[in-house]
Amino acid sequence: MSAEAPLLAVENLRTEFYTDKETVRAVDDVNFRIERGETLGIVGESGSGKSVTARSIMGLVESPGNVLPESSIRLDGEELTEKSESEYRGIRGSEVTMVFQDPLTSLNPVYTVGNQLKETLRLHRDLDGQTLTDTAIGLLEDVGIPDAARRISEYPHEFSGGMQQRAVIALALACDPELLICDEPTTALDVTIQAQILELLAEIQVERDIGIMFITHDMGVIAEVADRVAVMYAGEIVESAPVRSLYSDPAHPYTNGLLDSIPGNQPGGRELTTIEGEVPIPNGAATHCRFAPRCPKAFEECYELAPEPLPTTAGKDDHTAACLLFPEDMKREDAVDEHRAANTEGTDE
Ligand SMILES: Nc1ncnc2c1ncn2[C@@H]1O[C@H](COP(=O)(O)OP(=O)(O)OP(=O)(O)O)[C@@H](O)[C@H]1O
Ligand code: NI
Repeated sequence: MSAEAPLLAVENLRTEFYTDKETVRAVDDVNFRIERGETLGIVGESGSGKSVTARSIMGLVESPGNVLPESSIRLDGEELTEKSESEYRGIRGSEVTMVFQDPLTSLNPVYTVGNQLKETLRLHRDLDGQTLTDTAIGLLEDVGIPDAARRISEYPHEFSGGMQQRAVIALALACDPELLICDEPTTALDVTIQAQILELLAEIQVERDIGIMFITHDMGVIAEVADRVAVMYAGEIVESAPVRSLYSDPAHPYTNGLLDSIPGNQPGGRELTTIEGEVPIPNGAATHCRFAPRCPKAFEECYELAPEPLPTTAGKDDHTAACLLFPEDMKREDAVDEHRAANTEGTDE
């Protein structure tokens, strides 16, 4: 649609799950954008809402889950939340595709890799005959599978884990997507293979100018792939910044905790730390900072007021933190007042 529209704009995204005992606000008012050619890294511990965010964009939230009506997900300016299930099916696997941690969730064990690729190409590119086969081989070559002409007639189980994930990426590319969502695509792979896959994704992005949303719990991986980073905690984005600022000037105490838990990141032989405690299940409106009970810097107001994403220093709009300690160039009580004011302006009840 409009050339000005970002590739993906997610606004006020709220996704809830209804269980017998509670309503889980798995994604609770999340806002972000992804431009063409940009990789947004989404990082956070288990249970922070990363995968549910991805599933919400993909239209894959199933009962007892629900994307709340005030949520907006625009792809190329087009509102996705209003799409019917059949329209969504058309969008998935054409404009947006997803790569999961386990390649075997995307590969069918009873068909050869080549047949799966060809089927996808037939659907999306209207190719047939030798052109179809050649295009399929070309795609396998593009994702770095050696001896592609022979391997195309092999079954998924004949591929190693790394090669399977490459085949999944080839399948995703066969759809010619504008947005690729990767949910922990390298977590199951060993470090060398992981690095190769990350490099492959970077190459693909440059060649095709697609947007990538890359989900991981690993801060080290984020540093390799992301242009921007959104740090998620208990359903909320608690910090968002260009990757360089995030590492040079991490703001949120939660981000600092994640950085301290990267092996090898401890100056002076400090012990590898992990953040004590667990991510709480967000089962009510945010009336306070959800990280406060685990936060080494929490003070009284943190238990009384939900922080809003505000610039970490005045005017630095591309680096925000939802923490009452920021903007850091303000006196603490003034910063708290800023959050209180932002809070009443927002849609939060
Ligand atoms: N089908 C479901 N029913 C109920 N609750 C769910 C469902 N799916 C997800 N949740 C809840 O939503 C929250 C966010 O889960 P999500 O899978 O997005 O976390 P994540 O950040 O991707 O974690 P991980 O790193 O473990 O993949 C969790 O509290 C989870 O229990
Ligand atoms: Ni997940």
